Amino acid sequence: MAILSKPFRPPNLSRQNSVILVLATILLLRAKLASLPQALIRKLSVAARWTRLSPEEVADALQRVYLKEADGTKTLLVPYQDHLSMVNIQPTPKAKFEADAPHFPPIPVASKAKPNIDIAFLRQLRAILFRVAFPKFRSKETLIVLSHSFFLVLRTVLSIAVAHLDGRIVRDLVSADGKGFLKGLGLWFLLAIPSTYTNSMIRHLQSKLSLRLRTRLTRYIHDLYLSSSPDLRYYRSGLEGIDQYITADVEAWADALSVLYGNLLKPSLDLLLFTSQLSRSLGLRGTILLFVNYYATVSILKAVTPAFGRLASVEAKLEGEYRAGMGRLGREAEEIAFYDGGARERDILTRAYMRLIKHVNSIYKIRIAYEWTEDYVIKYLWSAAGYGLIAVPLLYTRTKRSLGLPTKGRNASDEVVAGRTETYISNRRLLLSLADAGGRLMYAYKDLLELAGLTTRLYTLLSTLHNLPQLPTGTNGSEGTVELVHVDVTIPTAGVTDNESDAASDSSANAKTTTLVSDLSFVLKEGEHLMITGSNGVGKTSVARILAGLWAPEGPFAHVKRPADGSDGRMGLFVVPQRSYMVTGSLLDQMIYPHSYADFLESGKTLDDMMKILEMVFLAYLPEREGGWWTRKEWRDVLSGGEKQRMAMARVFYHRPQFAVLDECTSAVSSDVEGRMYEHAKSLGITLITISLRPSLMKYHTRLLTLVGNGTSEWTLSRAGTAEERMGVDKEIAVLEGKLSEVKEWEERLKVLDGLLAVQVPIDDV
Ligand SMILES: Nc1ncnc2c1ncn2[C@@H]1O[C@H](COP(=O)(O)OP(=O)(O)OP(=O)(O)O)[C@@H](O)[C@H]1O
Repeated sequence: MAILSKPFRPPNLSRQNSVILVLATILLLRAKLASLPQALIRKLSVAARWTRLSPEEVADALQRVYLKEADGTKTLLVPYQDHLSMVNIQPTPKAKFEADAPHFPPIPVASKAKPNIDIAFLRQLRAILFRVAFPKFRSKETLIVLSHSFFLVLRTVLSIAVAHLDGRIVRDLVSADGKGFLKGLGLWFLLAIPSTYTNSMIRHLQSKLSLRLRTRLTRYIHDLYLSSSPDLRYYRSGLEGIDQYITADVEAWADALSVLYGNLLKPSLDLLLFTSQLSRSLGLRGTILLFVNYYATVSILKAVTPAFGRLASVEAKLEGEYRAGMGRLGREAEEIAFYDGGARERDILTRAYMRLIKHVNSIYKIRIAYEWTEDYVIKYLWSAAGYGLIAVPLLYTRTKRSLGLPTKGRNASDEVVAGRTETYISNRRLLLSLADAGGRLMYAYKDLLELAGLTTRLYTLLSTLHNLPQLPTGTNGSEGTVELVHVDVTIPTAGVTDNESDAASDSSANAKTTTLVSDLSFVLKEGEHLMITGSNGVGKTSVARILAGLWAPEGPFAHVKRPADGSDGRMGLFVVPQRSYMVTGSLLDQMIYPHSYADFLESGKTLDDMMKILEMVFLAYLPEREGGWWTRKEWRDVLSGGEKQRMAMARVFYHRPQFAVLDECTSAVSSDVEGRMYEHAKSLGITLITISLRPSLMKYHTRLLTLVGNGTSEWTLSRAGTAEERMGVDKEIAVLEGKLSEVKEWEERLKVLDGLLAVQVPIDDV
């Protein structure tokens, strides 16, 4: 064996020295850069769109949120300490989503529950990777992967150098070569510098890659999910626990993928390079043994590996259910407190938590058997194989020697022993690294299964969002007209549900559709105020859903025309829903929703105008009470029910749309204030479509749509009377109200009379 017959020289150590030299130079340069004068760094920072700001400017940026750029994109202003980071946001174009949709076909129901490493998984991974995570080859992500790969390769090269150096140091020690020993030790310390630096760079780049992947996915999903009308995917997706998919699952997927890349690439490289290094000293027999060892390990572990993919996917789902329960509790805390429902909620949450914990526990139990086998195979089987393999060259040489190889006395024998020790130490270290690489590859297999589970979840999210049936856009009518012709108002069947509810979704697909109102037709021109009435649950809000484009109009000849936005920028249709919604932000943000501060500035309105609007809804006291326009609070809790409804009317006055659908949005407002708000809306030229059960609101409308209900889907449309007729009714109501107000006086008088009659007159007086 050549390696034993001549003393070992670490191969290419001079080349390694130059690598070390280059790395040391980079490190020194890095340190030098860090000590550059502050002024220069600041200049560089400014060039990188970072600006140092005063606290007032930071507060202003917080309010402003983003700047509109000339090319139509937005630059988000992200205050960070006393700086402002400006992030240019390029929204994903609609065409990109259209091009991506065919790459995300729905998952066949049968394969949903069993994520595995198979063709389906590879297809899903390919779609996510190359359509979303790495859409272009020339991207920052690619650069990170390349640098990551460079450091991974470097780490393996350095490991081999360390193994050889280890052998050389021990050889010099055994052969009492003090000079060689010290030189080896010096090299050892030098080699430690790039080795440790490489390790931290691998970790750093791995985290960076994970973060970049997460950001890419998150931004793509945000653009897809929060799509404007007519897509409204956030409203229509029907995916249970979608917050878990978008937050925790995306993060877990990005982490799993970046870790896996390192865990697959490095050990694979290690296996390749270490095996090639070892085979040089092990010969053909040893190399064959090495491969037999690999094969045995893979076969044993494959046989005992549980379905980690499915387990990870179910765990994410249960985690999502528990989180969603906690979120609901936080949102509805006051209602629950009024009912004193803490104990009931605790039971519900504990149940969700116990389901999660039971599942996680079962995973731990399943893991015991797997990890036991894994440890046994990797630590003990590999070590035993290692000893066997190391023995090959040693025993082979001894045989050679006994066959009459030349020996040159004591010195030659020492040299042979030193050389053998060196081989032993180098090979042992390489074998240990090999065992470690093998172990990590096996772990990577487990990680790969878990990645398969997360990939299925992520793919489910993306394919659900991409495959939502298109809603008919509802052609834009001319300005100032709402048209609804031959429309059946039907409750849409359930959207896509997750794995466990497949059966439910299947049955719901076959379920009979419920028609709330059939063949509804009306045309409204500007100034024709419509009131929609009918008993609870009859479908009043559903008509508004169709008008706003949330539900599809059904029926063979159905068509809907919504008013186009005015040439003066006036919105066509604005809906105020039954439940008040308060956005996160300042008091001003509540009034201008869904406008942003930038839109407000663009609208040319001033805070004085806003104050006048607040006066119209009788909330003029709010800015002072709450500490100004810029106060940021949890407005959902701060404002009373009636105040929230008045705020919603303030939004109507701010936007001044052509048509406003008011869905019982003044039910908690006193009648006199409600009346004045209605009058004001009409004076602003807003045509009202009111959904209400209050007959007192009739007088503000000219047409009345009554949904009959009672199991029928009938409706009637009538005129709400002429102005004179309404005036007559109003007069009659006023007379009756006047008479009713006298009832109390009459009752008092009656009591007095009763008292007089009850007085006993003495007989003597008669
Ligand atoms: N997303 C939905 N899924 C299933 N059923 C729904 C959905 N939305 C509404 N419905 C059902 O449709 C029916 C009509 O609902 P809608 O909200 O239009 O009633 P409404 O007439 O406005 O009632 P109310 O006066 O109580 O507000 C109700 O029975 C309701 O349960």
